[in-house]
Amino acid sequence: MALILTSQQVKALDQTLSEKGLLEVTVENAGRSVAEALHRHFPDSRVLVVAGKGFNGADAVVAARHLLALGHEITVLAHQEAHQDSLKKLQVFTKTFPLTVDQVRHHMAKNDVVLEGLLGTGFQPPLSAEYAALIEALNMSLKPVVSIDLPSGVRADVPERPELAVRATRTFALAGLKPCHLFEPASEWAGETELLSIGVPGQYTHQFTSTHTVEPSDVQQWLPRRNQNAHKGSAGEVWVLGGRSGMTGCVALSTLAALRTGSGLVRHSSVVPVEHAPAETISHALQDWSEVKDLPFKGAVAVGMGLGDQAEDIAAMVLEKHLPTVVDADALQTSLRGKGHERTIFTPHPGEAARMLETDVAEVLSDPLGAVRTLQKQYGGVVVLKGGPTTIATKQTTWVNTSGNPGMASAGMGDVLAGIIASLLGQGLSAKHAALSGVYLHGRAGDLCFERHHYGLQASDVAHAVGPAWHALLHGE
Ligand SMILES: NC(=O)C1=CN([C@@H]2O[C@H](COP(=O)(O)OP(=O)(O)OC[C@H]3O[C@@H](n4cnc5c(N)ncnc54)[C@H](OP(=O)(O)O)[C@@H]3O)[C@@H](O)[C@H]2O)[C@H](O)CC1
Ligand SMILES: [K+]
Repeated sequence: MALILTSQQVKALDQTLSEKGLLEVTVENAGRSVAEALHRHFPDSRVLVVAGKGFNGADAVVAARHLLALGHEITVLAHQEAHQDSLKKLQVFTKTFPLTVDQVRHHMAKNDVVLEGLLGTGFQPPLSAEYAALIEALNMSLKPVVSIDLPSGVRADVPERPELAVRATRTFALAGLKPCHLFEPASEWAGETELLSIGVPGQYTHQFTSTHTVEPSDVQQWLPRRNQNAHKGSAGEVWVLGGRSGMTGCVALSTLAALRTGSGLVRHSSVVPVEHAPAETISHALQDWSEVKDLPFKGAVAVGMGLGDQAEDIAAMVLEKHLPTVVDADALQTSLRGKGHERTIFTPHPGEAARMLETDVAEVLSDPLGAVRTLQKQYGGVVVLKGGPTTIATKQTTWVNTSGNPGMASAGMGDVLAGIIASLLGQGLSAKHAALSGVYLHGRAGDLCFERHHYGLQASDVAHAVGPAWHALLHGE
């Protein structure tokens, strides 16, 4: 499981490691892990190592010593205030040069790859003129640039576009991923990100963060399993409430997705005829939305998709019944604050999240992890904040999902997700497991479709690909 750490949490972790006498060995581990990873990607390369004055620079200096041991030719440019103990250990084996723009330019041409440890989680903007000039020089490199922990100039916790930062080919994140590795646009500066273990004992890291990635191996454990004698009555039910004139496709997509995720029975209700709903679904037509309160619900409910103005009232009515419920789209309104219970899942996209938080979309996107946590606190239940990537919050924990792709930015994709999650709820999963497994499967199905349809993939393609994605997950494909 990949942990996600903020710069404050790294600072607190460093403090603990220092108190336990483990900081020095952790920096040694970090440097060795970086050297071994670089060696894997660029065997036999000549490496220019650039070391700043903080611990990010210390990692670079330690990495240089291990690169030497692995047989690499190296050139080290170290800041005059670089970590002295590490530097002394290195200077036993090789000469180092002062860190200046001229030296960077001169040595860059003679090496095959640049390893930069100028700034990591300790960076506080604005950049000094000295570091800005060094970063500009590094960005002129025609050779691959590898960043230690994060590209220098990027703020670890802030997904926003950095003013000036190293454009890395590859980034070795240390101990945990940082928000800047996961969220655009900052993540674009990191190139390919790889998380390296630096041997920090789990009890210390877990003490500081309860945010991590959704792991396929966990999803595999959570997904429902069937006996040989399963029948439609034992495979879970879903009831979709949504649609209005001209907006019935949402219901068709949600019901399709629920069927494709394995629900034994899928029903839908609306005040208008739902065209194109799969033949396998059952329609309970309504004269008026107030009839919802008398519907004989079984299994899980998904409410809100294409429903229009009355969605929040209908959702409130359903929430009072304490059924496993997905609240989506038009139902995601401020009147539902505090109404989520342990079997509720709210599924806003950033626009809906902004409405629920009474803020703007830019604010949500500037801190998706903070936004999903605040939504959970205000609304209760489980919150799925859709995006690239989607974040999920329960009362205790926050997750980031890494399956999925930009081809999924198209109409109806949210309706499909709501149908998948509702189906898993109806098959007996808890809200937490249904939300996490549903989000993961949706993304994984999208990834299968992307191979075939690229940006032309449609929401219904994703619904049809849930089975193959599930199968691939179980069979390690
Ligand atoms: N627990 C872990 O995950 C470990 C991570 N490690 C590595 O340590 C860095 C964080 O190290 P830290 O020393 O806290 O910070 P940095 O190296 O990122 O940067 C601090 C130095 O940079 C200078 N600085 C800060 N902002 C600016 C700026 N705007 N312009 C110029 N210089 C700046 C700052 O100088 P000051 O003069 O401001 O003090 C610092 O000298 C983490 O990213 C990992 O790489 C460890 O290996 C151990 C465990
Ligand atoms: K760096």
